[in-house]
Formats: sequence, C-alpha cells, structure tokens
Amino acid sequence: MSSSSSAAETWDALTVDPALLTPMMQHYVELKRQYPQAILLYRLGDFYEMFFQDAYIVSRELELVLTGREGGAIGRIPMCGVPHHAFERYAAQLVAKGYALAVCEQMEPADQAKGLVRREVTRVITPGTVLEEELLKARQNNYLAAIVRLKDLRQPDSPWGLAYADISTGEFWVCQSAGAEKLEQELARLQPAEVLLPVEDGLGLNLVRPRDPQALLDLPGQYGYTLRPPEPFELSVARANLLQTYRLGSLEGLGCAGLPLAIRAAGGLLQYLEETQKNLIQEKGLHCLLQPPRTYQLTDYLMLDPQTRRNLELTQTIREGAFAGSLLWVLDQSRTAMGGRALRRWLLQPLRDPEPIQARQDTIQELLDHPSLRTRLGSLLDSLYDLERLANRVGSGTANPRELVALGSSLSKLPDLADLVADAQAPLLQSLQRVDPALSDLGRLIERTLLPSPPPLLTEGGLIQAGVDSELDRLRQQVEQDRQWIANLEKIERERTGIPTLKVGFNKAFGYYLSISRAKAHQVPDNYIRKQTLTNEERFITPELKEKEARILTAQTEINQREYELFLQLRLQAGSQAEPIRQVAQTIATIDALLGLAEVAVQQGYSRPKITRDRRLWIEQGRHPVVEKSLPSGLFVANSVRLGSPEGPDLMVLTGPNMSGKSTYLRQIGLIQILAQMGSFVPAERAELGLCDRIFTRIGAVDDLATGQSTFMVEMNETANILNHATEHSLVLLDEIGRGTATFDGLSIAWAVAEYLATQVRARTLFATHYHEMNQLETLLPNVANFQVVVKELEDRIIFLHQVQAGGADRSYGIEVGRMAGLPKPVIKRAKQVLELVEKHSRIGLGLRNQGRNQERAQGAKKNPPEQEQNPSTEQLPIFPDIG
Ligand SMILES: Nc1ncnc2c1ncn2[C@@H]1O[C@H](COP(=O)(O)OP(=O)(O)OP(=O)(O)O)[C@@H](O)[C@H]1O
Repeated sequence: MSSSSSAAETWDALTVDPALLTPMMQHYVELKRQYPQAILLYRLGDFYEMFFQDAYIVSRELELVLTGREGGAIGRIPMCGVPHHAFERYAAQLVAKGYALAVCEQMEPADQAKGLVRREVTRVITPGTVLEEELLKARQNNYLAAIVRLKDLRQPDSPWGLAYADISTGEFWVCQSAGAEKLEQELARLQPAEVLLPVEDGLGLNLVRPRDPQALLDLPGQYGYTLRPPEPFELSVARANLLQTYRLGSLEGLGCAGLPLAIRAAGGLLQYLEETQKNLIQEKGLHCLLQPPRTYQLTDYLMLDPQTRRNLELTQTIREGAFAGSLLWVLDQSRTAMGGRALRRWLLQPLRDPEPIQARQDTIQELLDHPSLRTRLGSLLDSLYDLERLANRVGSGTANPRELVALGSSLSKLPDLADLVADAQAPLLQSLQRVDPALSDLGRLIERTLLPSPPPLLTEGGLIQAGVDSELDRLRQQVEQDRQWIANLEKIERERTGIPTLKVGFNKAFGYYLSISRAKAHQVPDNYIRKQTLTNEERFITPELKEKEARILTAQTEINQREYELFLQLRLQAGSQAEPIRQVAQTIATIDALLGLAEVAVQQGYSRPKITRDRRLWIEQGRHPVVEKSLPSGLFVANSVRLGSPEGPDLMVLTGPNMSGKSTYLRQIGLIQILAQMGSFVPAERAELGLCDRIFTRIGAVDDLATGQSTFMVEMNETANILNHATEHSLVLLDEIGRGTATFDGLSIAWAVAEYLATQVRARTLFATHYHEMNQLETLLPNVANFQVVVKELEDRIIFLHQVQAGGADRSYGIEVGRMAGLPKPVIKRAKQVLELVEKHSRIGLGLRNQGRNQERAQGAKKNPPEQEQNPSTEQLPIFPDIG
C-alpha cells in the first residue's frame, strides 16, 4: 500500500477534524457520525461513493478499486464507489456479509442546486430489515431476532427470551425458555440475518458481524448482532410498546402475558423497527408491517439440534453445502415462493401434536385421491405471485406499480381458487372456500385501474387505464389532439412551403422544430424563427408549434402527477387490507406446500404413516428419500425396522461391512420420522410411528476446526449432549461411536454408551458399529437386538446387498474394502496376518471367546430388567468375567 494510503488508513470519519475538509466532505462526516454503525453510501452523480474507513471495507469486501479524492486541507482521502444502477447487486453482497447500509440520496438535480447539492439519508438497510425483493431469497424467510438473557448463558439453565420477525412477510413470534443449548437450537433453525441484543454500553461498538473475533462469548458466533441500548427491552417499556402498537388492553390474548423475557425481547424488536423503518411506518404504525406476536413453546415441536439438521442433510448437503441432495430438494415441489418458505419452516420445525399432523395428512390424502384437483390447483397456484411478501410491500407503502399489478391479478383469482375446492372435505382445503369479498373486490379494482405492464417508476405515467378518472382522460385526449396536430404539421407545411424535404423533429434541448436543408432555407415563410444552424440543415420553430409543445408538456406533467396520485390512493387502499391479504397468503402457502407433498407422494410412492401416542417405531420397507431418488429406479433396497413397542427392542446394534449401507439406514429412519411429524407421507410401504420429542444424531466425523476441537472431542461432546438430554420419547441415531480413539478405549466407550441408553434412558436407538463385540449386549439386555447389513461373499470379492437382517455380523470386511479401494497386495496380505494375531491375543477377543461360558449368567441378567432399573450398580454388565 502506498504511503499516502497508509496515512489515510489512520483517518477516521468519526474523529477527523471537519475544519480540514471541503464543505461536501464535512456534510459526509456529519452524516457518518449519525450512522456510525452503517456503511454510508453517498450519492455523487451516477455513483454511490464511500470514503474513509468505509472505502477500505467496501473495496476489500467487494474487491473494488480503492481510489482517492481531494478532501480539502487534509489532502486526498480514500474513496471507493459503485455505479448507482448496480446498487442492488452490491448492496445485496454487503448485507449478506452482515453490514448495515445507510443510503444517502441526492434530493435535487445537481444543476438546480444553489451551492451544495442537498443530500439526505433516505433509508437504512440492515440484514434483518431488508424489504427489497432483490436482496431477499424468495424461498427463505429473512429473520430479525431479539434476545434478552438474565445472565451469562454459559451458566446452567440460564433463562432467556426470544422474539423473531420477518418484516417481508409479517410473521412475528416469541418464546421463553432456559439453557444455552436450546437457544442455540432455535437460532440454528431460524438462521437470523440479524440478532438484537440489549447491552449496557450499547452505543459504543454496536454491530458485531458474523464470526467477528469480538463476538459475544455466551452466544453463537455465526450470526450478526446489533447491540442496542437497554431501555426499550425493559419490561414496562416493552409491554407498553406492544400494547400500543397492537392497540391492546392486555397481553393475555397473545399468550405471552406471563413470559417477561419474551415480552422484553418483542418490545426491543419493535422499537428497533420503529427506529430503522421510520419512512415506512410513519403514517400507519408498525402493525401494518408485523402481525401481533404469536407465542410458542419449544416443547410444541420436535426438537432438532444443529448437528441433527446437518447430519440428516435437511436443507443442504454436508459435503458441499448444496441444496441439491438435501431432503428439501426432494420435497419442495411447491409452486409459489410462499409455499416454499412454509415447507422449509415445517421441515425445520416438525410438530408434536397429532391433530395438526393429521390435518395435513388428510389434505394430502384428498389431493392424492383427486388427480384432476391436483392438476387444476397446481396450474392456478402457478399463476399466483408471492402474496405474503406483496402484502407487506403494500402495507409498508413500498410496492411499485408492477407489484401492485401482481397483487391485483393474484387477488382476483381467489374466487377461482374457492370454486376449485368447493367440494373439498379436508378442513385445510375448505379454508380456501371462503373468499373475503373485500379482497376479490380489491383485486378487480386494481385490474381495472392499472395498466397491465406499467413501468417500474411511479412518476413517468403509463400507470392508469383509460376510463378510470375523467380529468386524466381529458388531459390525455388534449395531448393526443396536440400530438396529432404536430404529426399533421409536416404534411401541411410541405404543401405550404413547397419544400418536399421539410421534416418535423424533436430533441431534448429545443423540443419540436421544423428542419429544412440549407439549400432551401431561403424559401421559409415569415413566421418561421431560426433556432439552430447545422452543416446541412437549418432548424426553425413557429409560435404556434411552441404553443402546442408547451401545452403538451404542461399536460404531460399534469398527467404524470395525476397518475401518481391515483396510484398512491390505490396503494393506500390495498395497504389497508395488508392483514387479510397476509392471512389468505398463509392459507395458500399451506395448501401449496401440501400439494407439493402430495405430488412427491405420488411420484415416489410414499404412504400415509399412522401416528400413535406410544413409542413405536415401525417402518415396513422404508427407503431413504434422497438416496432413492439419486439411484436409478428400483435399485434402492428397502428395509424395515421395529423398535420401541412393548414387545420389540429399544436399541438396535447394527453391524455390517463398510459401504454396506449402515449410515443410509440410520438416516432414512430419522428422515422418515421427521417427514411423518411434519405431516408428510413417507417413503415406506407402511409405517406406524409414535411422536418423538427429539431426534439426536451422531453420524460421521466432522472436525470442528473453528472451535479448535479434535474430531474425537467433538464426537464425545455430541455424545455427552445426547446422553444428558435424550428421553424415552427420543430417537437416537449413533454411527460408529468411539472410533476416533484407540480401539479398546473406543469399544469401552461404545459399550458403556449403548448400555446407558438401553437401561437408563430407554430411548429408541440405532447403534451402528464396527465393534462386533457389541453384539454381546443382546444376550445381556432384554431390550437390545442385533441386526446386520448383509453382503454376499464371493471368492474374490464381496457384493453389497444393502439388506438389513436380524443377527450380528461377525466380520468387518474392512480389509476387503481396502483391497477394493486399491491398497497394494503386500499391505493387504500383511493386514490379514496382523488381524489374525490381534484377534488371537487381544483381551477383547479372549473375553468374547469366553463369553459362551457366561451365556447362562447373562441370560439370568436378562430375565430381571426391573431390578436393573432400580439399582444402577447392578447395571454394569459382565463383559470379561473370567479375566477381570
Ligand atoms: N438400501 C440401499 N439400497 C441401495 N443402495 C444403498 C443402500 N444403502 C446404501 N446404499 C449405497 O451404498 C453406499 C454406502 O452406504 P453407507 O454410507 O450407508 O454405508 P456404511 O455402511 O455406512 O459405510 P461406512 O461404514 O463405510 O460408513 C451409499 O452411498 C449408497 O449409494
């Protein structure tokens, strides 16, 4: 970096002495000090410029050239700019990286300014308050969250309150709970774009970007935090804010009256929006942008921790982080973006109450039974726009003409939608039968008022249909006549002057003119006034021509103004219906998501699972939804499972060679349970499933380099988490616990973990392992059963059958798999010798060879399970009785 720029690096717009700056830079610095937390984009002609530290940040983040500009006595100051027409693209990148932006516009044309051009910050965009369509992901919510915690969350069971909202759709939720782990789970589910946090010194550093080294120690570092002053988060202030915003007398109806931390978080969130969205809400208040908060409890839903979401590849694959290959990729056949968002929410937050699950199932069933309804519903949904986000665009008064047209065309289709489901039986479908007449009227009004393809700008006319407004029609007619007069002028003047090459032209500088070649210029009549002389032509005007032109211009300005006013009236009228639009949008989103699930069920042959209130996990001929779809049709081998019923085992020890399909089997069971609890049909011939409270997974080895933990440490952390939190209603999927350390340590841990899960927790567990010694557990505990994925052994190779059968495998075939992978022959030969020796001499091998003799004792232990439950000291099972 040059010496001048390194000097510049020390300049700080927040501390620089304004006396050293030009008047314009003084103004910049003044604004920057009002928005210290944001990057200030300062409009200069066709560019948004950034100066001082912002110039460095933006040039680094967007890989743009860092330049400089004379700043006054101070000399050159660093500068970086983006062209105004590319604003949205650059803004999207900065917001995605967690920056807040303050956008300063020119409020008057530079050539009309007396002195300094008037400039103002017209909006502040923060990652959680984005409304612009271009900056939002269509099929994902964009959440702003607020957290209130009483003390450091690293202290056990520390209570917290959470509020979150998506201001592009109007959703607003609150909850209150305790314990850092649960809060982390909620944040991982929501992936908030921005988290608000009250802090005592909230005005110092007030933006902590994702992965900022200064991150708050008791909160996950992958989110961006905006530190806020504490007052709006105080209970009395927050409560008053909620009551006032939603014009309520009490919070009882919202269900959060007794949840002070949730109320505080909600109040802080509302106040932040009031502050940052001033422009949007000034006339109407925040209730037009956000629905009243809905209260939920974590126990209303199947809890999925971040590892489980990742391991089961619910929304993205583990390896590439890609959407293709995830469960959502298979499931999402929704036609609208709002349906896509609903489905994603359901997948990340499956239900635990059988009733709403059955309501979704009933809808899917009815759609399955009526193929023509599916087809017609599908094509109607295809023609609908994102009503949920459009509701908020009109509610906030930011919708452009095209968006209003989209709203109108969607609303006027509501009666057609109602007709389609007129005979429907499922209550969710029936909820589309009642169309609020105010909405279909509004749809028709918009369609009657606006032209079908208006320009994106509001001020250039071309918005309003003929016949809507008599004054507008009169002005248009007058302009039309005057234009016609000008169009005829050419013919008339050619005849009058006898100059056949005479033309009527128009340019921005002079307006209309009559053009005549220089050779004929002497023939012009007296009333022609010469305006401009070019090489080959002379340009003239006449008083009459100018008069018509002036009339056209004035009328055009009036037309534009009138159209603009009519548009604003219409938008305001639409805005007053934001809440009913939002509600119908949510119903349509639900139906769209369910129609997509019905299509998947048809295409992939899914069946309706029976939801039970017990602990059964019965799946007949289940398949992995993603692996099945990735393989040629018919190649996936279906497998069954029966766990958790009174007569069935709780814990399955699953053995089998590498590559045989153990992980796939484990995952498919987790995925089927999630599908069932989100209300979907499942890839199985039949399934009967009790509702789970949580699904835990410990699958695969992922180094958590970011936290400096080794693979084994991560594995142990995750295992500890499972043992400490699983209940008898949980489903636990464990793949190769203990393989990250020495064999004997690993086996010992695996054994103890399985034993604890089977006897203490009694969670339904699938325990895949290469330690065949674990098969002994079956002989010792009544609720453990051995299964294996079988292979066919040929003389020179093994064939993977991917079939799960009762009984434990006695071999790993690890060496065979190594040979298939191309390990050199001498290595394979030597490995076989070593294996033989190890098996002969290891304590484990010895113990297991002796186990036959201990079978009887073991059977005795098996017959007395209640005693084991009551007295933990008897649960230590005799593994090596003859040796120890
Ligand atoms: N039921 C099945 N039907 C058809 N193919 C399958 C089936 N299960 C697994 N496979 C295929 O076998 C591959 C290996 O499966 P998986 O990763 O589940 O094996 P694994 O036993 O867990 O292996 P390892 O012990 O090495 O981790 C999968 O990528 C898939 O292509």
